[in-house]
Amino acid sequence: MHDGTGRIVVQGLTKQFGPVTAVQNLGFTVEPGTVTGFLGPNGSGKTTTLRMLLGLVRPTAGQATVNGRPFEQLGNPARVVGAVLEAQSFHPTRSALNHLRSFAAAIGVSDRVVNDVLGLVGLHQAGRRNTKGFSLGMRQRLALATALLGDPQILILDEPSNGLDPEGIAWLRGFLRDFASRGRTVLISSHLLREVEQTVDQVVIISRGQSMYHGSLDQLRAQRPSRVLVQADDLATLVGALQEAGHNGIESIPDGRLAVSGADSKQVADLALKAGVAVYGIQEEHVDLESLFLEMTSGQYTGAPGFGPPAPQQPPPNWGQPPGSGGFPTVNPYQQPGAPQGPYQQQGPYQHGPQGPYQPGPYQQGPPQHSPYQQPPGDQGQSDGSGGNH
Ligand SMILES: Nc1ncnc2c1ncn2[C@@H]1O[C@H](COP(=O)(O)OP(=O)(O)OP(=O)(O)O)[C@@H](O)[C@H]1O
Repeated sequence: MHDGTGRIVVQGLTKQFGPVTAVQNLGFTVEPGTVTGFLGPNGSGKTTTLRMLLGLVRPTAGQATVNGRPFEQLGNPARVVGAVLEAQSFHPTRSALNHLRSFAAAIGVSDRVVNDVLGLVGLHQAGRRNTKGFSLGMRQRLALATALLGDPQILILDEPSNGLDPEGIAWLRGFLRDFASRGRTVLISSHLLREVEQTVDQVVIISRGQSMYHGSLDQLRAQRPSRVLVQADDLATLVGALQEAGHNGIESIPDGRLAVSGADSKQVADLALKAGVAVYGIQEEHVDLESLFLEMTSGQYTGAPGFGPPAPQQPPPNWGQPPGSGGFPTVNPYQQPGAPQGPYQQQGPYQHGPQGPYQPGPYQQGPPQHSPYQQPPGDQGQSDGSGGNH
């Protein structure tokens, strides 16, 4: 049923292109009033998913709905969804204004709206120029203007920052935030978490067509608390003192130091002092989202395992490991600068449980502290990616 909410729901979505599983059992919801980042490395299935959402590719299994209906059942799709997929091509001898006017006529929108959207995307002065001479960034803006013609409730943009300069990226960020703040829905894809980090409310991270994470960036950060790395002369005594003080997230790391989660360096140093343990070095590590993203999506091309260090036996809590993927990550973000590179998966004597409380993770270490963003529906990705959704 057409529920008019602006909600996007993806359930069990799967697409097989012959032997290639582009998308596998994908599920997520995009709520109105939010900007959602759809993230994954090249070839992870982002565009295929967006094409299924827009009725351009028929799913092998599962479904994607907009306002509670498959896209092709929406009464006036241009009024519901504005979409830009991939790099846009425009009739080279047509001006931006004429391009927009032809799309506006197709969906019953007046020329006044054409001028409005041109102004909205900052192309007013270039309106009479032929698109032949447009830069990639100007093409992105014109594609966005095309998508906005129907005053849609939902924007779906595939890699919208491509070709934009820093000022353009900042402008886009503000535009999308404002769009969402009016209770509308934004879904943007990117292969760079950093690019969308300041724009999105939540992210859906995929790798090899499968969901790795769905939630807010804060929740993602919270899965990996900071930790302290400490080098001391009597580790056993220090472990005892830490445990007595309620610090149970302790493990030894390959270089002989202890890693203590959920504590800061002062707490650890004070406890060591009290226990009479000499501390030779202490360092705080903080979660780095980009590394975390890389860790979750690594192996897209490497066919892990068998490349890089051995994968852990089980994924970190709340992460969906791809069935039969053989695991991830192939990145070991714990490696210390200057330390020999290798399969540092062995655990020391202070681990908790078979894996210890830490899987190799995306921490950035602080300095050591001594002593302390369519075209008409077709199928199978045969379209050339030109034009807007009208
Ligand atoms: N029409 C098609 N026929 C065969 N394979 C396809 C087709 N479209 C996509 N694929 C394959 O499906 C997988 C996912 O591709 P997709 O374009 O969805 O990834 P993506 O995450 O959008 O990548 P990128 O960031 O590089 O645009 C890839 O292996 C790709 O080669």
